[in-house]
Amino acid sequence: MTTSSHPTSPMTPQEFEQALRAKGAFYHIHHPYHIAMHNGQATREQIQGWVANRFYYQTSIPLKDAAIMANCPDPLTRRKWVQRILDHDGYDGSEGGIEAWLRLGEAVGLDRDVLLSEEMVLPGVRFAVDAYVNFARRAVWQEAACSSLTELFAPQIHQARLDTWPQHYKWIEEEGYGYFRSRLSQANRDVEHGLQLALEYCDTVEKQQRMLEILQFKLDILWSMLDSMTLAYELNRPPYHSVTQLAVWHKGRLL
Ligand SMILES: O=C(O)c1cc(C(=O)O)c2c(n1)C(=O)C(=O)c1cc(C(=O)O)[nH]c1-2
Repeated sequence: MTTSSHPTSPMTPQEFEQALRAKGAFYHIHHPYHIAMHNGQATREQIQGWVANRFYYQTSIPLKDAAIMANCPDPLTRRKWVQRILDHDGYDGSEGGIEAWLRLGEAVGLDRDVLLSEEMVLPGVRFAVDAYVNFARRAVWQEAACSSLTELFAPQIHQARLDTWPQHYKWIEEEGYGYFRSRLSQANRDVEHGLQLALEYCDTVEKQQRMLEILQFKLDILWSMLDSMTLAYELNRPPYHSVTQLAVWHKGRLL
């Protein structure tokens, strides 16, 4: 196995790419919450909870990408990377992913103000997403850039939603699916750039092992978000459930 505990020489780029791709075994597509959504077993409340909580990830992605750019001295990389921010924030002639996600919210019956207020964002989701943004602020820019490589596995997950949700959830309005559709090509383009950076940068055993750890950290973030949603919307154990029915947790971005 190429990722054995103490390798003495670096993997070839092909082997390293394979090791990165093998991490797909831990993608959140395999999380029970996600499997339930895929199989048509999620309730309206569980879908709404997922959409409202994932909105925090969506709005944090441009902050994360801006942090990477802020640490990157290479103009050519920044020129490419800035497209990720535009993908989400939009530009003249393109509404952007955040707006598309707000439409998804409306399509599942959530007013856009509910998403924008972040009132449904669970603390565990917030902490997980914030960990991603903070990592991007602190890390060497190549490491932060390559932490986006969970996107290797994202086109499959978006396609699976497009293939199955309309059949399972007839109550979701069709306009809601625009986000998933637009990410199919955007994620592939991101991955091409991210992978190229990873294969060039990780030219030692240490860097390769560290990058695999970083990818695992990112997988942990996505998985932990769904763990929080499982507690709140499946097991009916939102934070402070033993004390109050009220959502008393803090809602600010400032901590
Ligand atoms: O719906 C998903 O399961 C999913 C996962 C991920 C991911 O793997 O991080 C991203 C997205 N979607 C996505 O839409 C997106 O724009 C995105 C950007 C990034 C990133 O790390 O920069 N990940 C993801």
